[in-house]
Amino acid sequence: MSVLPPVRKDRIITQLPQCFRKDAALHTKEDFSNKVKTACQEKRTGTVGFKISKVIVVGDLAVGKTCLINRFCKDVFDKNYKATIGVDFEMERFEVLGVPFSLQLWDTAGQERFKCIASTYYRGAQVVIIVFDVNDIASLSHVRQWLEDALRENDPTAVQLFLVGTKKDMSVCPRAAQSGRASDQTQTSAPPIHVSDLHVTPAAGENVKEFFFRVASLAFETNVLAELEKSGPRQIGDVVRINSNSNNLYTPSKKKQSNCCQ
Ligand SMILES: Nc1nc2c(ncn2[C@@H]2O[C@H](COP(=O)(O)OP(=O)(O)OP(=O)(O)O)[C@@H](O)[C@H]2O)c(=O)[nH]1
Repeated sequence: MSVLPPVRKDRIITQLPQCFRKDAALHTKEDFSNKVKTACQEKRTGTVGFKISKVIVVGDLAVGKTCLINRFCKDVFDKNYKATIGVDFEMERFEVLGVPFSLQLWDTAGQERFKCIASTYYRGAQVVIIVFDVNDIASLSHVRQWLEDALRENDPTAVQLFLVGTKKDMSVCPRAAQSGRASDQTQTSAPPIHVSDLHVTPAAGENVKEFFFRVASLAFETNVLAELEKSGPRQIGDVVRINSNSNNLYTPSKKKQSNCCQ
């Protein structure tokens, strides 16, 4: 039996990290929903604590996908380019609002010749992160294609999308690098796309941790909400009363319903 590694102290999330720019992101949630916070406090998160959410990281070759993941998972940066062949993955364990939660981060190949191997691993993703290089307009214009490829293998209404611009340190036009507007063209009608959620610099580690914390938090929230939906419409504040004589379980809301029928 394999045992999961313990959650590291620097992977504990107690608040929802903010998006990069509100005017550049479709998903601008500022806090965990009360429903989720209460469920976590009352330990009603079902199987979420045992779940591993799959995250795929896609984008053109050499935009910095591997560096982004390695900066977060291993806190290293390699300035030499080594193409990813097919795929690679890392596991990251978090604790969100006191509940363990894991992400499996899939680093995929951007090179055309390895793309067909990589795309076989797209299926089952809860999160898709599309990466572009802020200094390379072509890598941004290819985002739509990456999006289509990733969504073809997944349920577009269920997937959470993030768009990340990398190599901010190399930007010759700081204003362009800071503006999320350039990436508006990646908007689609189906799922909520996080329009240029972040500009990161894996080389310096800038914004990298904040970005993955936001990814983990939003994926966690989605899982908890799904779990609550599965477990039924129990109202917060309902008191479960036990009639010790008859073994009957009933709640005040059920009682009210039966009164109405009388
Ligand atoms: N200056 C700078 N260089 C970066 C940054 N991030 C990545 N790089 C460089 O960009 C090159 C490509 O990075 P990778 O992470 O290997 O790119 P990739 O997207 O994984 O490439 P594929 O595996 O071919 O898809 C490497 O030489 C990195 O050192 C950054 O923030 N700043």
